[in-house]
Amino acid sequence: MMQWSKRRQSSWIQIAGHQGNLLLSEGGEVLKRFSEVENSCLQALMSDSLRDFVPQYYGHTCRDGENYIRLEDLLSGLRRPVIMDCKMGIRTYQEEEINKARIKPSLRTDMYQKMVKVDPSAPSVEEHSQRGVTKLRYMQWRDSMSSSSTLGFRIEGIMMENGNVLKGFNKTRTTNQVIDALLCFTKRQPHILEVYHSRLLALREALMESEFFRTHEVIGSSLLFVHDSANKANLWMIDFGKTTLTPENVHLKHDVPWVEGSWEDGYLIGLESLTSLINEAIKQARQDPNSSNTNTDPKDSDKENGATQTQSETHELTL
Ligand SMILES: Nc1ncnc2c1ncn2[C@@H]1O[C@H](COP(=O)(O)OP(=O)(O)OP(=O)(O)O)[C@@H](O)[C@H]1O
Ligand SMILES: O=P(O)(O)O[C@@H]1[C@H](O)[C@H](O)[C@@H](OP(=O)(O)O)[C@H](OP(=O)(O)O)[C@H]1O
Repeated sequence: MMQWSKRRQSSWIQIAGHQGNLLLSEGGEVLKRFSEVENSCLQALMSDSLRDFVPQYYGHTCRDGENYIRLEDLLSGLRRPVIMDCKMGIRTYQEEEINKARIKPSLRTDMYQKMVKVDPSAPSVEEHSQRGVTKLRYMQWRDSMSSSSTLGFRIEGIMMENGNVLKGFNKTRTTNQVIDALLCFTKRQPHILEVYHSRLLALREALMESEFFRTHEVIGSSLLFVHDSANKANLWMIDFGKTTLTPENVHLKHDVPWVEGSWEDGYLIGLESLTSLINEAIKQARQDPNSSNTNTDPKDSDKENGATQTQSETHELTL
């Protein structure tokens, strides 16, 4: 038990999102930097039909002068977990970002640099000369370069069981690229893919019944897929930092394209795409379990997807 606990702590990792936003805590909990918006969502979700698809919420706490939300550690008890973070929705920015860009456009040099790194020809002549882009421009470009705009979700990062992290699926956009990534993530194991498939179907049912989903615009939220060497597999909804209550007169469908002012997030478009691509991956895995077309070596898959790979860092996260 001692050894297990030691190993698990060093294999805990945050594969996406703002680095340093999450800390591993004791007692099977993680702490996430406090946000009023996310805290309210989690509170509401604890009595919603989506509860089983959300990490357990234990309230909030203060450590070293910082406020944190206390959440169930979804990696707790897993042996060499394999993780994938998929950001859901056809857009990952809130409508208020549009107003900010119109009323008070401020240029982001960091975002310009991230853009140039992926595609030096992406910024316009003006943006090159300013060496900056607005956040709206960057987020829209990110959504259109990846599969967000077309498929309604994108892969943010994957950690393989050896701790290698694949990041930067910025250009993973076509269905074939996504299926390859899914086959790589699951090492073509049909039974793992099947568990994910049935969980996605169950999630859809829970969403249909959910009061929370009916009344919230869900932006930038992820599905965290996790399986381990003991063949446990599950997925959860995480990250509600940009999920907001809609006005009473707004009735979201979640499965239609967004137009400005509609609040639509396209969450169900993403869920539908993911479900059907996992179904396709199951077919391919069953037909050809040892295919050499799909790279199970993250280094090769890395090249194909344009993703970057980093060795998992061992964070000293226990507070
Ligand atoms: N409850 C949890 N248990 C285990 N790992 C988690 C949990 N919540 C988040 N993580 C890890 O942390 C990562 C980032 O989480 P999250 O998306 O909530 O952070 P964020 O900083 O709000 O992200 P963003 O920058 O996209 O808004 C996830 O990809 C996952 O690896
Ligand atoms: O994934 P990338 O390409 O690194 O881009 C980041 C990503 O879109 C985050 O969702 C966003 O934070 P929010 O969701 O909180 O807006 C962040 O904005 P930020 O730099 O303003 O935090 C972006 O930099």
